[in-house]
Amino acid sequence: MSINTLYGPETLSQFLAINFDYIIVGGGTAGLLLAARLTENPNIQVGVIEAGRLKKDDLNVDDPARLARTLYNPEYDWLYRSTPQTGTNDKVHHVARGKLLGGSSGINYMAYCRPAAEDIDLWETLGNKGWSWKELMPYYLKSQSLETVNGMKAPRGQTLCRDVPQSHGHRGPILTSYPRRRALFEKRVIRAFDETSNIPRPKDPWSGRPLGLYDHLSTIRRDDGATRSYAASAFLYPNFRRENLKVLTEATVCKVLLDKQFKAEGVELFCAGTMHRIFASREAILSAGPVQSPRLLELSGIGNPKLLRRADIDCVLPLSDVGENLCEHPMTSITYALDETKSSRDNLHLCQEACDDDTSDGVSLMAFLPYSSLVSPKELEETVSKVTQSTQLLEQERDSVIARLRDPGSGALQFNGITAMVDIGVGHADQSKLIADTSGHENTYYSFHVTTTSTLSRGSTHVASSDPFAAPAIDLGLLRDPTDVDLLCAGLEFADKVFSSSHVSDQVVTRVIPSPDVDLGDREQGCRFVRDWTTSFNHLLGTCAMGRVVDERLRVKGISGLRVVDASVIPTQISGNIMATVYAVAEKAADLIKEDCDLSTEYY
Ligand SMILES: Cc1cc2nc3c(=O)[nH]c(=O)nc-3n(C[C@H](O)[C@H](O)[C@H](O)COP(=O)(O)OP(=O)(O)OC[C@H]3O[C@@H](n4cnc5c(N)ncnc54)[C@H](O)[C@@H]3O)c2cc1C
Repeated sequence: MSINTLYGPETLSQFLAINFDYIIVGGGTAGLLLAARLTENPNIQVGVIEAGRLKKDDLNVDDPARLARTLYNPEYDWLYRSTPQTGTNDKVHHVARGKLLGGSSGINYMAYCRPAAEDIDLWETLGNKGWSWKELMPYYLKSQSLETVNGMKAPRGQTLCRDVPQSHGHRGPILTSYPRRRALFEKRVIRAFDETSNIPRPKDPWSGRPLGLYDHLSTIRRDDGATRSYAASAFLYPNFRRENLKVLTEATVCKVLLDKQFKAEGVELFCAGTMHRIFASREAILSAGPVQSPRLLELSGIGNPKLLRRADIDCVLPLSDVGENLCEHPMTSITYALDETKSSRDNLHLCQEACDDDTSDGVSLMAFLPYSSLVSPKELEETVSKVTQSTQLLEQERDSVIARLRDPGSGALQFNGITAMVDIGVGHADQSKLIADTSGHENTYYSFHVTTTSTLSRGSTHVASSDPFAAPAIDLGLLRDPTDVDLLCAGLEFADKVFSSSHVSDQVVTRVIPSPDVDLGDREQGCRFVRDWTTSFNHLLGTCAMGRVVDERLRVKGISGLRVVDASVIPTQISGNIMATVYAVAEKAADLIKEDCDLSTEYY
């Protein structure tokens, strides 16, 4: 491989000798996109520092069917653990985070989803000028390409709604595609889902109105088999020859270096057994993700003085929202055993033992449903009244949640259909086991993941000590707010009705999870199950929130020359899987940085 971009520990001294304009901390989802966009200008020198390794041509990353091998594996995953979560009966959850070039986009489930327009518009309502759906939409398009294979976007007659070409990117580096096949049984599930929900197909779920049932897009390249498309393959490998882009791997940044005028000068990093310092003439940019970016601010003395004192860190700048406002989607599931003789054996093959055969088409259905369509008017108003008492949200956030719950046109619950058994009982502690190995079972299985879109619970992530290698204290806040439990119960009751439909019932042997004796129509029983069977959907965000920790140009408040660009700046919970939004935020950030440093006029 002929590259001049990459530096491992063996060439550290050369990396340290370069005069960088920008240092990007973290070569992950946002960090590599940013590095690629900034180095489009050959006069700008960018250095990326990544704690993980280069995993080019690594089958566990590239082959979607092998992704479970990357989870709970220190070669790819930071292996964080949550604090005990009172909302889930004191369980400690595995908090998976990618530790490789590409970051979490290199180990994630590859669901490409866009939120509702009102989710993004709320950012602007909160005072973040320039961050509305209309202004962010071009950046979703810029990073994405909707892939066609043999001239088709999906096998003929297979997509559930027609694509609107202008709602997709066609030249972006991240390739997205539809599943190439559908399990026979799933065709019946679609009919049952439609009949039970009575919600028409979305006209265009990609333009800010994701309501109803539609096909799941994945960040998978399918022109030659199935290969993960992620930040490293899209933004780094094609740019390996750029002279002005250097990447140092296996190097952990431990703090930001600040001068007496509160300007970021560079960073301190640990590599090849010792500490080093490196300086940036323009800016240091934290793209270390929603756990590590706030952690690096705290290790540098920026945060809540009380918490810093407890960790034995001198406070340089009080900024009490650092590490707070952690938003996460709580995920529960329901599983049915199917009659093998009547349904085709379509397993997801995500489990470690059974993943070698083929395919990556196990998750093909995505749906958002309004809460008001799932509960009685009385239950809706009871839930709304609980939301009004919620103390963790800003007033505008609370109002937007209430509006969503009442709006028959807004999705409050997300459903994903999976041809596999989801085992949260084991998987909450080790996500490589989330999809159960059912090879050798008599039956096949079908599950729905159920999650909320506007989670009310909030958590936090903070340093536990001044040791940069000590594990952070991550409180996911799972089900802290009882409203989140109510919503999940309503979602499970709906899914159960889908499976009682005559379209599928002749193939259903039994409900396996929860056991058939749990009455999901009874809220008390439903709530008990939800608290026992809910885990993280891996969508952590909000811990360096725009408006609170960074301004609308993503500059850390009170410090010059320091930005945060990753999932942590997203200020409020958004609907659905968040990766597409992380890419869009990073695309916009690249333009903001170019504008601020007048890069556009220097080169373009
Ligand atoms: C298991 C899993 C499944 C998911 N599934 C989906 C999905 O299907 N669809 C979806 O939309 N979203 C999904 N997500 C969420 C999505 O992948 C993430 O939200 C997104 O990738 C986060 O991007 P980021 O840039 O904020 O952080 P990351 O991509 O995690 O990047 C952070 C980078 O910084 C590096 N780093 C951290 N600390 C340091 C340090 N001190 N020094 C140097 N480097 C450092 C890390 O190693 C990493 O490479 C999933 C996430 C996970 C973990």
